[in-house]
Order: sequence, then structure tokens, then C-alpha cells
Amino acid sequence: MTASTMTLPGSPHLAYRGPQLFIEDLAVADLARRFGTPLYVYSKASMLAALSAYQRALKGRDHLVCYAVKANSNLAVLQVFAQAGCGFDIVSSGELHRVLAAGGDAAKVVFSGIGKTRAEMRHALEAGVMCFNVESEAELELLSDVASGLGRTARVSLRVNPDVDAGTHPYISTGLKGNKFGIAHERALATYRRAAALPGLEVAGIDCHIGSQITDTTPYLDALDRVLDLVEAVEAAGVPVHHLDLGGGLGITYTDETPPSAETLVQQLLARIDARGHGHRKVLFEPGRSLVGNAGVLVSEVLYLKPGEQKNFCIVDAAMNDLARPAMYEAFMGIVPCVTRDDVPATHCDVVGPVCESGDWLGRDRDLAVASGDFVAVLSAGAYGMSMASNYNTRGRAAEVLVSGSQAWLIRERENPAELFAAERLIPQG
Ligand SMILES: Cc1ncc(COP(=O)(O)O)c(C=O)c1O
Ligand SMILES: N[C@@H](CCCC[NH3+])C(=O)O
Repeated sequence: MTASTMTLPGSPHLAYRGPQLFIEDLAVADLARRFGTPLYVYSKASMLAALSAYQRALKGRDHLVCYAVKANSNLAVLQVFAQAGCGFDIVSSGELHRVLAAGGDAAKVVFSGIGKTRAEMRHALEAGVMCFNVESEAELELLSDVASGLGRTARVSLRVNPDVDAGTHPYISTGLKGNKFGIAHERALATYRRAAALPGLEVAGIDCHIGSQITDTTPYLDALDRVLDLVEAVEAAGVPVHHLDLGGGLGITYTDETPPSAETLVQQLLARIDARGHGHRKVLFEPGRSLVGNAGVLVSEVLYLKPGEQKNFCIVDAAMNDLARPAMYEAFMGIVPCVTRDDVPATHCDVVGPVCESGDWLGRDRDLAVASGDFVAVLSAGAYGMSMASNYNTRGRAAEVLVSGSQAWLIRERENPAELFAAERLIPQG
């Protein structure tokens, strides 16, 4: 990198070299011209660097990092993690199909989620997943029934709800009493006893996931203490608990957040585990956002600049159907030009998409020096971007590209809007 390199917050593999924004060794504007927009672009090096931060901190420990597939479920992304030895955290049969298609190992898969169906349980048992993270007593009973019917044993870990405030957006907080997730702390001991008694089940561990985009270690440590209290009570009742699954949730930098690094978080948690005499247990993590979030950008073309009396709008060709986070959580996502220019003045504007909703915005009150036809990059869009995309307004979903050094692979083709209704049927006439 040259002296004029300027790295963007949270994204070591994204930097300006002179006026051009580069991802690894490729100019983002060139990728936009080559593959069209809207376009998701991911850096492979960035994903691997994020993963190795967890792996470094866990070195020498019996551990498994299970990438949370929901954050970005593109097959090539899963392939990168599978090849790096990762396990996977899935929440549906569809995600299991993806993991297996990408070369992932079923024996390294944990199956989370509060609404697993009988068919999904059967699929996961037949594939041989490592563990089911069970979220209710009713689910436990059904899993026992399905496993016994198949003549198999389901390894289970109970997801407990520690009632800890992760200090994050209410829609992405999961570890509070009022959330739908996990088994209440007070019910957990009785549920472990039940799990140990039911046929077709084998207690393997304990699980906890308190929310997403967490920027402080304190809630993790509080949740861990509650989990370890439970493990002690459960083992005193004669039910061995082998692994501790501490979930995902570590935040990333979108703007000025300063989350702990994965190393810091893991080191603090391991220190507490050791201090409380649980150092012999296998430790699992389920990170999603922190592995892929800062690895990706959403590239979009500026269609029109629309000055207004109260507001100026920069209308781009990406919209809430491509990236739902701003519309859904009022989330801030950085937006930068792919080529900086000083021949046009910066406009104070809202960056909006073409979808027919006033909630269709990607950024509010931004200062951007761009003209129609320029490309902009929405930063930190690697997590919960494409995986939450829809066809609203019958818009085809974006293409995706994976970059490694100076190579770029098209890892998902752009959807053709003319083919989006292929599965629909007209009713017979007459
Ligand atoms: C059970 C479970 N594990 C892991 C994750 C991944 O979370 P994050 O992407 O915040 O790391 C989630 C999503 O919040 C989840 O619900
Ligand atoms: N979709 C959320 C994260 C959800 C985490 C899943 N439990 C986001 O974009 O921030």
C-alpha cells in the first residue's frame, strides 16, 4: 500500500489509494463496471483475518468456532470458512443444505432456533449434526420422539436465557426475560433433568446467546457467570455438561463503535472460565457479524441527484430490498464514493433507493461529493446484507463477488427480474 493509502474504519482490506477505493488489490469502481450494480463485494482476506482472531485466542483449548450462517449464507463464503476448519451455527434445514453443499462438516454443526420442525429435526439427525441447541421443553419432547423414531441419539445443549441486558437494539437483543429465546434460567435445571431422562437424547452442553452487535464484554461475563452457576447445579444433580457454547453477538465498527477485539473478548471469557474451575470444558462460539460484517461492501450507482426545499436526495440503484438494516433498525451504515472527486461540491443529502417506501433509505444527512453515474460503497455490509435481501417491488437481488488479492469471482449471479415469478401459476380460466 502506498503513502496515500487511507484505511476505512473497521475494514483493514478496504482503503483509498489516491482517489480510488480498493478492496484488497482491486478498485471497487472497476468491479462495479465489470459486474454491474447493485453489487455485494467481499474480501476473503478480511474474513480469514477475523476468523483467525478467534482461533488465535482459542489456541491450545478444546474449541470450535461455529460461523453463524444467517449473517451471510453465500455458498462461497461458507466454503471459505469450511476450508478454514470452521463449524457452523444453523437455524433451518435450508442453512444445513447450504453448509453441506459448500463442503461443511455436519459433525461440526450446531442447530439453533426456537421453531425447529419435525422435518428439520429429521434432516439434521440424518445428516449427523453435532448438537441441537434446544430452546424449550416442548422442543425437547419432540426431538426425543423424532430421534427415538429414527433409532438415533440427538446430542443436545439447552439454550438458557440468562436475563442479561446486552445493551443493543431491542430487535437484536435475545437474552432478556421478555425475549422469545432460550429456556428461562429458573426452568433450566428441571429441563436438564428431563433431557437426561428422555429416550433418544444425550446431554452434551449448555448454550447462551444474548444478542447481536454487542460492544462491551460486561454482558458476556455476566451471562457466563449465570451459565456456569447453572452448569454447577446441573452437574451436582448428576447430569454431566461437556461443552460451553457462548454464542455470537460481538459487534463491529459501523461508525465510531469501539467493540472489544475477538481476542480480548475470548481471553476475558476464558480467564473467567478458568478462574471458576471450568477450564477442562470444550468451548464453542457462534460468531456471525464479527466474521463477515466488515469484509463486505454494497456497491451502488448514483442514479439521480434530486435537490429539494427541505432535503436533498441522492437516489441510488440499491434499496431496502438489498440492504434492510437502515430501514429495519435505523442502523447507520457508512457510505463513501468509490472514486473521490473535487470537481463537484459535496451535497448534504439522504441516500435513498428506488423502492416505494419512505423508509427506503440507506443513509441520512450525509455529505457526498458525487454526480449521477458515480459509484458509492455502503460499508460494513458483509453481514445481514444479502442474507436479508428480498424481491420487494419485484427487484432482482444483487450479484455477489468474492475478492482475493487481485482475483475476483462472481459467487452469485444477479437475479433477472423477468424470471422472478417463474414459480407462480395463473389460475385456470373458464
Ligand atoms: C443463536 C445465535 N447464534 C449466533 C448468532 C450470530 O450473531 P452475530 O452475528 O451477532 O455474531 C445469532 C444472531 O444473533 C443467533 O441468534
Ligand atoms: N439482522 C440483525 C442481526 C440479527 C441477529 C440474528 N439473531 C442485524 O442486521 O443487525
